Amino acid sequence: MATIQWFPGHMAKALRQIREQMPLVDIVFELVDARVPYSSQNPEIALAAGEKPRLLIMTKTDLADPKRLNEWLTYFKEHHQPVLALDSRQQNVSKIITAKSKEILHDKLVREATKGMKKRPIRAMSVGVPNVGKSTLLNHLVKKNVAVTGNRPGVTTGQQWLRSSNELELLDTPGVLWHKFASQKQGTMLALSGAIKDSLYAKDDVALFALNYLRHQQPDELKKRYRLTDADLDENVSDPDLLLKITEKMGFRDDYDRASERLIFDLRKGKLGAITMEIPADLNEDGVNE
Ligand SMILES: Nc1nc2c(ncn2[C@@H]2O[C@H](COP(=O)(O)OP(=O)(O)OP(=O)(O)O)[C@@H](O)[C@H]2O)c(=O)[nH]1
Repeated sequence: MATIQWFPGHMAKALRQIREQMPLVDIVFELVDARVPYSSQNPEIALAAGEKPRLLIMTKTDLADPKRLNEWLTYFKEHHQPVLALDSRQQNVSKIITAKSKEILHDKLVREATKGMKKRPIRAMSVGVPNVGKSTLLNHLVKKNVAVTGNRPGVTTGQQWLRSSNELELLDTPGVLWHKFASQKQGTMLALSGAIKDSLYAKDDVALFALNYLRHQQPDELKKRYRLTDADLDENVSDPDLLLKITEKMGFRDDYDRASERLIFDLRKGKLGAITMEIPADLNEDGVNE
């Protein structure tokens, strides 16, 4: 499988800015894709956050498998990782996220009040891999796109502080990936989720990975979408032969690449059913999905 080149210079710069701005915030909102909850967590963010609280926000939950989503919620809770599961497009995100942030920062806020400090909005930085739903969530959090102005660090760094409410201010950051994925599988999962530019990976490799997953985990959805028979999914049929069959069914003759692209987009848009491609049980002792 060809190695994916995913780390352009602008991401290195964005990561540097995230590190620089970390001291300015109370909490980090780390958005992860509920369909690939492990693979879409950027390890650089946890490193950059250090002791700062991180709230994981699982997005695209409407496209995820509900049972597996619950398994992940339980897993994160067991690991004392604050977490929320949302559809970024839902209207009440601001209330939910503000309430959770207040709960996480409760002790700090009480300490400040006890010292007689003036009540102030919580300052959060929102981070995540490309395409995870940051802009969508931000648009719901910041309804009138009100930029915060003022004489304090961060306001002049080029990135804008935005006011969500009197209780919450946000620093938006561009989607970032990292240098070295834990495995080729992780790169493939990210490509499937839409986090890696489509021109940067071999579509047939990624489609074959998806197909192998689907024929074992969601055969009925696969059959329905591409009008396949049980015989087409027989275990003696190889993944490449199955992809050729699907190519034919799509009416693309032998244009394997075009069919691969269609399959990837269908999966991303939820046309192959609600899907969560990773489960907590996949993780090894070190919490890595190899
Ligand atoms: N179904 C569904 N689609 C979502 C959700 N959140 C975002 N999307 C869609 O996912 C795509 C990417 O969303 P964006 O908000 O642009 O993602 P982003 O993280 O800002 O992307 P970058 O700018 O590349 O970093 C868009 O087509 C959104 O409509 C969600 O919770 N559910």
